Amino acid sequence: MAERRQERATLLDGARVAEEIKAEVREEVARLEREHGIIPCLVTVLVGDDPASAVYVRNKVNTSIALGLRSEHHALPHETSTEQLLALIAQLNARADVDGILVQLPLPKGVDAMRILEAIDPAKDVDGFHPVNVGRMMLGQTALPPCTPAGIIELLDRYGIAIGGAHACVVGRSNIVGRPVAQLLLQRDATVTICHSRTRDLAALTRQADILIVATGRVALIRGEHIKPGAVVIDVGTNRVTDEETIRALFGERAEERVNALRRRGYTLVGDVHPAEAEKVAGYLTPVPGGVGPLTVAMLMRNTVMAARQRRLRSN
Ligand SMILES: Nc1nc(=O)c2c([nH]1)NC[C@@H]1CN(c3ccc(C(=O)N[C@@H](CCC(=O)O)C(=O)O)cc3)C=[N+]21
Ligand SMILES: [Mg+2]
Repeated sequence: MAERRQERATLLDGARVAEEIKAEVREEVARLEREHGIIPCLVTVLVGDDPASAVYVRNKVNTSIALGLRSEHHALPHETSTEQLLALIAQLNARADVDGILVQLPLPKGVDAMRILEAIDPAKDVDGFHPVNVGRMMLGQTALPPCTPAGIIELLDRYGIAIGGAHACVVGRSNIVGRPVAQLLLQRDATVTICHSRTRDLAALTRQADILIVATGRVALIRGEHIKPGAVVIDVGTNRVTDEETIRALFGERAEERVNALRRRGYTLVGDVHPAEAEKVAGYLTPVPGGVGPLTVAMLMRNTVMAARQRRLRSN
């Protein structure tokens, strides 16, 4: 008898997995305080007033507090100089009570972002962006992996999706998602293809993928024709869409809820994968919102606790 494919992809509930991870982190935080008198502290730094960045940072602050971490937030004006930021980071590096330092990206054009990231003590680099931590990750010795890539691996593991031997195709080569997630997948014995804006015949490569990870920031780059039937599709895009036309094209018969959200908030969040088309072809699919985004925050919390334990107790 011919194999019957399911009608629609199973949604991978990143928000639910993030709640599980956060519950584990909350317990670990309580244990650290009870047994060692340690309360891990995450410092967030936001430069300028980009509204999306403000939402993300507020989410990180609120989550820290909800899990029993200490949170300290620095909001700096758009005009802040590289030197002023370096001075703040030097202070935070020197403070024994600070476990994690997160400088929200993107930084304003006038700031030398690479100099800032390199100034953060690698032991407090909870984003995993410092060259030392990137290098350690390449060697498979990572203590503080970048949050979004680590969250994606965690999601696959918790859904029992096998990585070893799978063909994973990563679309996008950013330092914060594409390159590092390709590396983590390789360490787990996937065969990895990395595609980008100069790739010829993208669909020919993505269609071979058992696991397709998309992190480009381009709305609906990945259509049904890019996806192998039954594949696992991880959509890392978080794009704000403000026009009703686009939303109707992306969500088809399910557009109404999104259109209402748009009218309420002025935008709705969509990924890099065409949701209505992908649902008909993929076996598993992460939604946007409620997929990879919440996992990023959960892994940041886990990294902060790990940084506290390693730096203060010199153990894992
Ligand atoms: N130093 C630094 N570290 C980062 O990790 C970092 C950064 N800079 N700059 C920006 C990107 C983006 N990012 C997200 C985090 C959470 C959601 C998230 O929680 N999204 C929710 C929805 C949020 C909403 O409604 O807007 C979701 O997808 O369900 C999204 C995106 C972290 N980043
Ligand atoms: Mg991210």
